Amino acid sequence: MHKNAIVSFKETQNIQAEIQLTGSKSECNRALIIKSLSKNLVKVENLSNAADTVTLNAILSDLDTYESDSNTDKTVDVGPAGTAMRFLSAYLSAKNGNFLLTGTERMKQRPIGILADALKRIGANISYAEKEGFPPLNISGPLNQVSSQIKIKGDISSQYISALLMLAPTLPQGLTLEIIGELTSKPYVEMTLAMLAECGISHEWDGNLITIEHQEFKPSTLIVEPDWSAASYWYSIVALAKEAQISLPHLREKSLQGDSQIQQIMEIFGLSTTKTDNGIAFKKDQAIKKINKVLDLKTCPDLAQTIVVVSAALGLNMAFTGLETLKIKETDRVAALQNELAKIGVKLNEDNLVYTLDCSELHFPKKVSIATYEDHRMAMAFAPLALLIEELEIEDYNVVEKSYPYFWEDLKKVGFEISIS
Ligand SMILES: O=C(O)C1=C[C@@H](OP(=O)(O)O)[C@@H](O)[C@H](O)C1
Ligand SMILES: C=C(OP(=O)(O)O)C(=O)O
Repeated sequence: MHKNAIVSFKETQNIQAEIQLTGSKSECNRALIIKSLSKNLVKVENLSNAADTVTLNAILSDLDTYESDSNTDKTVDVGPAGTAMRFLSAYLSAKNGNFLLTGTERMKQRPIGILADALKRIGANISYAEKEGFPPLNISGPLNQVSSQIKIKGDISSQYISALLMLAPTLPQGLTLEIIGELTSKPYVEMTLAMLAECGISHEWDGNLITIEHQEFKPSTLIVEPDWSAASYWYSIVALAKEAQISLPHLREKSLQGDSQIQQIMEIFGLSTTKTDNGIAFKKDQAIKKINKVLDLKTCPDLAQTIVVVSAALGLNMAFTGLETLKIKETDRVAALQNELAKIGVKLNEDNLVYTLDCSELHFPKKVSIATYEDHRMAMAFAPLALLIEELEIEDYNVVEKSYPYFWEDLKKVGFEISIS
């Protein structure tokens, strides 16, 4: 049975705190794969306690011991971790052994055909254990490279491209990817290339062609920055609170994480971010800026729920694009947002891929229960509504562990009361 959290906040309190966020799971999961591919020449510092990172770390350590006994089939279960599923599909293709790569029931509905096909064209031996185009995958490695130039669709998930790019320098012929269609979540591909560069791996990116030659990793240390996606929930608290100032140590204004653009996006809601001695701080010190333009979230899909919920709670009828990929994440996030926003009278309407909020019937009932659909970001995006709703219930509160296990503990630090039922 899942447990729920009842979240409340005493209006009289001001919010002022320094919160130490855990490391970015995106950076960590790349760092772990790169470390392993480099045969431990690359070290990692500030590893995240996100469940997706803990899982990948455990899998990679376990695979180290498997190497000596490669005659047995090995089941590798990533649970709900999308990056682990996609990165390991490429990683295991090059590894000696027979693997069954699987995950949660939801993972089995998240497409992987584009990546599996690309890997097969490079020379990997992959088949679908259940449904064509979806996990689980049977992978028999190591691959024998037959091609170094492949086309790959860019508009479904950037994780397929990152997975291939990390493997590329280890392939005898290197790899050139020709990206077909618009590249979604582009900052995540840039993060992959930047982290590879820190480890001595060069690339060329010319138009829609990315090339990485066969190269050796150099001894280096990847220092993981705290998670900007997690920071977004603190921005949302400041946006909805009467008075609040939050500082987040070790976050960098210029980050490898595309979600650092929450700094600029939150200016719409009157927040300003400043650099501090050891990180950043933000507060609400300006009026809300009425913007008439549509906000495109294609480069920061993980911020979508945060921004949509804050806009709704402030009664701003904003319009958004770039939400297409939300349907294949931990849940169909568009449907989940529509269901849960309805509980405060807000509609999220779609017309030709433009999503518009209709807040004309916005109201805050005394008690609201939010379903989370096995999606950490549903829980964390809606939790700040406790500033406006007397008794806010967040169902299956533990779901936050995927990326931010101490979320509830951190909320308590600034005066939220959390009781578990
Ligand atoms: O590469 C990554 O670390 C990620 C890329 C994004 O996925 P898509 O590329 O599928 O949009 C993002 O939503 C996910 O949380 C993490
Ligand atoms: C989409 C996400 O993760 P993943 O795709 O790695 O499961 C996320 O953390 O919001």
